[in-house]
This record gives sequence, structure tokens and C-alpha cells, in this order.
Amino acid sequence: MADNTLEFDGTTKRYGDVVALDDLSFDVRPGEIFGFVGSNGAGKTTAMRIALGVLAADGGAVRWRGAPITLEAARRIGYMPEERGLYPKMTVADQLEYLARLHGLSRADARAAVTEWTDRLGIGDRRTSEVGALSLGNQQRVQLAAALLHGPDLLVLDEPFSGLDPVAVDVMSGVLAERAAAGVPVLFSSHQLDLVQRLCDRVGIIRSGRLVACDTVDALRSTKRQVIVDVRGAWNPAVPGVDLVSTDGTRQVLALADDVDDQDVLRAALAAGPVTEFRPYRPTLTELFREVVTDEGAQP
Ligand SMILES: Nc1ncnc2c1ncn2[C@@H]1O[C@H](COP(=O)(O)OP(=O)(O)OP(=O)(O)O)[C@@H](O)[C@H]1O
Repeated sequence: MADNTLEFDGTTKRYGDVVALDDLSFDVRPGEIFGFVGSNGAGKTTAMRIALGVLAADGGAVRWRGAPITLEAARRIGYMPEERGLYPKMTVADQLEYLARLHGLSRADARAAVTEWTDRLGIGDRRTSEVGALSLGNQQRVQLAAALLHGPDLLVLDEPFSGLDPVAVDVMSGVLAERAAAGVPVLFSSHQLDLVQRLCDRVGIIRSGRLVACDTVDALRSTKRQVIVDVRGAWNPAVPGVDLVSTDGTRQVLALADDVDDQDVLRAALAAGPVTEFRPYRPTLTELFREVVTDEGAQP
């Protein structure tokens, strides 16, 4: 795979007895926004740090454009680390210009990029402020600017949305969508699953260092057959192959096994009383996530 694809191929990493990554394989393709989700400690940061080359894997490979990631290639990655490494006593502009120069930009290009990205991210009026004097959300915008300044070929962002207000979330989402539309693969981790559902082309769910689901948001949400049934009457959905998922008043979400005819379920409901609602239901990513991370039998 020699195009602009980031590939994790059987990546493993241990910290002493802790298996942080266990044969992790997935790819992030040109122009796609890939959401990396998992519980605390699942291995997201470890995987991203290995992609950047700041941490070595114990086994497997991480490839960019079909080859192991060199120092030169890593310089072309826009990275937002989980521990935000900004110098609080430097001004926003000095800090960003310094980081842009580290990525190889000339002084003039660095200054132009600083002006462009601080304006776009809504912190143009804070360029001469010390970073430490900014609110946490605005420091986050500075960190995102740092990841974008050098026009990276690949974006790897560790929880870029945490702590942002709704306007900043919109700005950040817009920038990621724009970079992806320009062909850049975008990998980001997040615990905000509503946002991941809205923004991502594909999602990978990691549990204990293993990928337990990886697909488009639509495909993931369509893996379970579920229906919503609302019956005005005493109704117990005791049909073989039908499980009660949740109840809200008289409204129930039912999971149907593959061999269950939904019309049989409807007939059983009608026998119990008037049916005011009967329709397919697609679980949200949050609901799916809860199920996948607690399902011991889940396999990649
Ligand atoms: N430097 C380290 N030394 C020892 N164990 C570590 C180290 N870094 C991470 N771990 C362990 O590796 C596992 C994966 O951690 P990681 O930070 O990659 O998870 P994460 O998915 O990013 O979690 P979060 O959502 O909380 O940020 C955890 O069990 C963690 O305790």
C-alpha cells in the first residue's frame, strides 16, 4: 500500500506485565476521518505515540505510504499529543513560529502560517498573549494550530475535542473535514461518541489493546437488528429470539435474532393491544460502544 495510508499491522506493546497493544491492525486511508475510541487505558495514546515514532513497538509494524515511519516522515505528521506540551511563558505567536520552524518552514512562511491558523481557529487576538494566560480551551486551539501549521500529510490527534466549547468544536470539526477533503488521512481519539458518529467516515473500537470493531459508522450501527415497539397494553415480548434491550414507558427497544420475522413480533404486539409505533431502530454509537466494550466474546 504505497498511497497516503497509515497502517497498523499486528502492532504490539507491553509495559512490564501490562499488554497495552495486542496485535493491533487497522489503516487510515487518504481523505478519511477515522475515529479511534475505547475506554480509559484501552491503548489509544500508546498506538498514536508509536505512529509518531516517539514510542517503539515490541512487535508488528506501523507503515506510512507502505514503509516504516522515518524521522523525516514523522516531521510531516501533524500531531496533537495528549499531554499538551506548550511553554506557558512564551507568547502564542513566538511558540507557534518556533514549532513551525522545527518542522522546516522558513521564517516568513512560519509567520504567515501562524497568522493564518490563529485567525482561522479564532485566537488571532491572542497572538501576543502568553500561552499560560489563555483558557484551557484556547490553549487547545493553539495546540491544534501547532499540529496544522506546516501543512501536514497526515493528522494524528489525541483527544482534540476534550474541553472545547461548542463553537470551538464546530471550528475544529470544520478544519478536520477540510483537511480530509484535501486528501489528508485524519486519525483522532475521542470519548465524545456523538461527535465521532457525526464526523467520522470509519471508527475503530479498541478494548484492552485489541481492535474489537472497525467499520463505517453506518455499518457498525446496522450490525444489530433492533425494533422499537410501543404497545398500549400489557405486553411481554416473549417471542423466541427476541430480547428486551431497553424500556421507556410503554416504548421498548427489542433485539431480534437473524431468524426472527419482525412481522411475527408485530402480530404478537397487536395481540396485546393497539400498537402506536413499530419501526426498525439503529443503535447509536454510544449504545453500540457500551455493548462492545462490555461484551467479553467480541472479536475483531
Ligand atoms: N509509561 C507507561 N508505563 C506503564 N504503563 C503504561 C504507560 N503508558 C501507558 N500505560 C498503560 O498502557 C495501557 C494503555 O494506555 P493508553 O494511555 O494508551 O490508553 P488510552 O486508550 O489512551 O486511555 P485514555 O482514554 O485514558 O487516554 C494502560 O493500561 C496504561 O496504564
